[in-house]
Amino acid sequence: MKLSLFGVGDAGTRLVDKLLRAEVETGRNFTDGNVLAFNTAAEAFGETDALPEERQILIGDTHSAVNQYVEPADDSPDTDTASATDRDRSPGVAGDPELGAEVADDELPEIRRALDLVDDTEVDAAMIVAGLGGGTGCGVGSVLLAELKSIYEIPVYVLGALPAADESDERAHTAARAIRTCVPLADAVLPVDNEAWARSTQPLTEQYDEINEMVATRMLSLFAAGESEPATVSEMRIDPADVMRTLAVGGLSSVGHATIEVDTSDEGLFARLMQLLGLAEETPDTQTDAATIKRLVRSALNSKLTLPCDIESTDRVLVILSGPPSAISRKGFETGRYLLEEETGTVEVLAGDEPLPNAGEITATVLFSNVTDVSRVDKLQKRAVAYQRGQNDETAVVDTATSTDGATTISADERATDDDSDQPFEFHEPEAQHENGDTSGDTANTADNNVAGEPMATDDSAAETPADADTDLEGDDANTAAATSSDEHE
Ligand SMILES: Nc1nc2c(ncn2[C@@H]2O[C@H](COP(=O)(O)OP(=O)(O)OP(=O)(O)O)[C@@H](O)[C@H]2O)c(=O)[nH]1
Repeated sequence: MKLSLFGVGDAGTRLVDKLLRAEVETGRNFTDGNVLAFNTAAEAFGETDALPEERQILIGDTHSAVNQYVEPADDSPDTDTASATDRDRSPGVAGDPELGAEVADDELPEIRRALDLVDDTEVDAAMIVAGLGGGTGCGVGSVLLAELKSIYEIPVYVLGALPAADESDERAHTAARAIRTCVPLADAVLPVDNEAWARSTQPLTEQYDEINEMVATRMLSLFAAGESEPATVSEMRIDPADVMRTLAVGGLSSVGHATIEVDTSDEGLFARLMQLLGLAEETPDTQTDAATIKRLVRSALNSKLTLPCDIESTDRVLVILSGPPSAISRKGFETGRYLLEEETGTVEVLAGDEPLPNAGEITATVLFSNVTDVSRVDKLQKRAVAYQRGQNDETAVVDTATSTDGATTISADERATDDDSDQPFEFHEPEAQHENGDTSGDTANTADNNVAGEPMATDDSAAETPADADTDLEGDDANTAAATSSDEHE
């Protein structure tokens, strides 16, 4: 399928650049150049190779509260563990999502002008790519999401990196708010769990490139499948509508991926060709193919997912098999699909193949859509709530100290978060989604799909979006029918 990409912040810029490079390296073109990157600091633009300069949009550079680049002192600590003073010196919005949203709101005319560079009639869907714990990623990203949802009829997805456990509570809090904002508004959210993918022996910042490579491989296998010119006819060829139909259920999605080498020797290919032409008996080799594909699909199921989750909590599944057509028999295909039905307990399993005649390997990419049992997101949510409580306690102390009559004053925020400290994050209720078989995925921005049961900003007031999520983090409406948590699954 064709996808336009909108990188936001440093993570978004790097990831979009990586996706563009992967397009060139693999010859799979799925963006047709429909890309943009927005940032409040220019440094990450300098790291790009494939992202054209005219597609790099710097915003907020004239905003008085946005820091300009300051040469860091040699002994300055990592940004994520930095003190307020260090943060003051970080370029851009320096981790502040309210400021990010304010800047994006102020610069909506500039953002809209840049959006004219992207032809939404040429693509099947749009995808915002960001670090959800970033001030720019969350703040600017949420305003951009609201803007795209209000002007596009195509689905808008979010691909977002989640902060690792050793990043600051502030980043976790911002990411939890971003999820809370994005899930009801976006047509689907595909989080990438930095914690799961980073090795503890190395600083996370040194592993971004490797993680981004992993993300690019999976996103290309998923979204670029079917975009290359068909060298061979395949009745099982993946259809972009299948990807959109799988994602149309909304919520959080996760991707698994596995590869095996195939026998590309002349004899192996000849034997398979004869079978396909009906000139040789199917039995032993076809059986081997089926067993191989089953093993491959099982490996993809058991692989480290972009967002680790319980796959039995998924709502819809899609599997794409890419490789030499001679190595993917219909029997193998059906065996893989049956395995997925069994392992996930859902009958909504779509499947398609991407014939790659010269490939020496077969790849299985599995998309789990609307997964609801995600302990990582629960943990992030709890951490965010604890952080918010701490912030509110500090505010209360200040309020008490400054109160003229000596009475204890509790801030509105604290009152809002006083009751239910461990409320879970809410997910999409499958039945409330696009059960009409809508393959356009064009219904997520409706009241029905808003699991939080609260109106999302879709106009110029979008600067309020992350702040709204903030006051709501503890899920005052968690008792809605849509609420599902890992606790309920355990
Ligand atoms: N996977 C991945 N994660 C990243 C990358 N860069 C940053 N992150 C993560 O994304 C989150 C936000 O970081 P940034 O992208 O630097 O932040 P930003 O959106 O530019 O906004 P600021 O906080 O204002 O700098 C953090 O949790 C980072 O660990 C990247 O290249 N790849």
